[in-house]
Amino acid sequence: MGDAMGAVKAQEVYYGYGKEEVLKGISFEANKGEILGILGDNGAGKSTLLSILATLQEAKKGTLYYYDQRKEDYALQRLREDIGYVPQEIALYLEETPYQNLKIFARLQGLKGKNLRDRVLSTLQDLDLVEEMDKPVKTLSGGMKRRTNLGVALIHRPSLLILDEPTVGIDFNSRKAILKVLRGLSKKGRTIIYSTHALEEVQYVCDRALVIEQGTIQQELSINEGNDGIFEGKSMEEVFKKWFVEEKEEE
Ligand SMILES: Nc1ncnc2c1ncn2[C@@H]1O[C@H](COP(=O)(O)OP(=O)(O)OP(=O)(O)O)[C@@H](O)[C@H]1O
Repeated sequence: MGDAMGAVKAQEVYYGYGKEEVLKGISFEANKGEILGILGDNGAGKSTLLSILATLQEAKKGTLYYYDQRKEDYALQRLREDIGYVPQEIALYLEETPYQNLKIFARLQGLKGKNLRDRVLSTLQDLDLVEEMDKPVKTLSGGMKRRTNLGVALIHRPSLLILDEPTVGIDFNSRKAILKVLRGLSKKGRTIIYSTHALEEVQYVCDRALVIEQGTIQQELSINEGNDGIFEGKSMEEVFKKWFVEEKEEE
């Protein structure tokens, strides 16, 4: 893929399950090297949007661009080779170890021999999983499973990462390891789109965030660089106050 600034662009994307409309005309752009957070309540449409961006579901209406080219102009397989997707659920071989899991997925991506072993080991190192790499996944903590899940999505070094709540319900160390990896990847020019409920995480990790409500983008938050995580000049407390306290007072 090219080096154009726009890594992903969605234009008026609609999606529905049966008669229920879940995405109602979503438009946004994620720039190359950016970490874009997707915030929203349960059922807002985050997972649906992410799986459409990862090409696993097809939008009912609307246009998607990847590096300024329409999705339809790519061979789907070629496009998927450059996308890493982490679903909300753990999608691993539970009887196998992190090392074996990563090896299986690396093989599927065509890696062999020393290249394969080096790639698997460096990915395990990045995710701080070396000590656990030979234990069956089913015996690992939730956070270690999530780190392994992320490793699977990173093994082919995709330039676009789409992560569905990668840090939900995990311990501090796992969260730190995952967020450190995401920051490192973005510095290397990889684009990351990830959903979360953790507002404080968005403040410190993301460059921008979209707030999705009932299938539409309700707000876009830019997080100013060098401002130690301030939303558009507002402090976290002010954002919370605006969202939760003032709304409640209006009721
Ligand atoms: N396979 C499906 N069939 C029917 N309805 C679905 C399906 N998947 C999701 N939905 C519905 O679509 C809406 C949006 O769901 P989605 O999973 O995209 O939301 P979400 O923002 O990711 O929520 P969460 O934070 O709970 O993961 C919900 O009302 C959900 O019930």
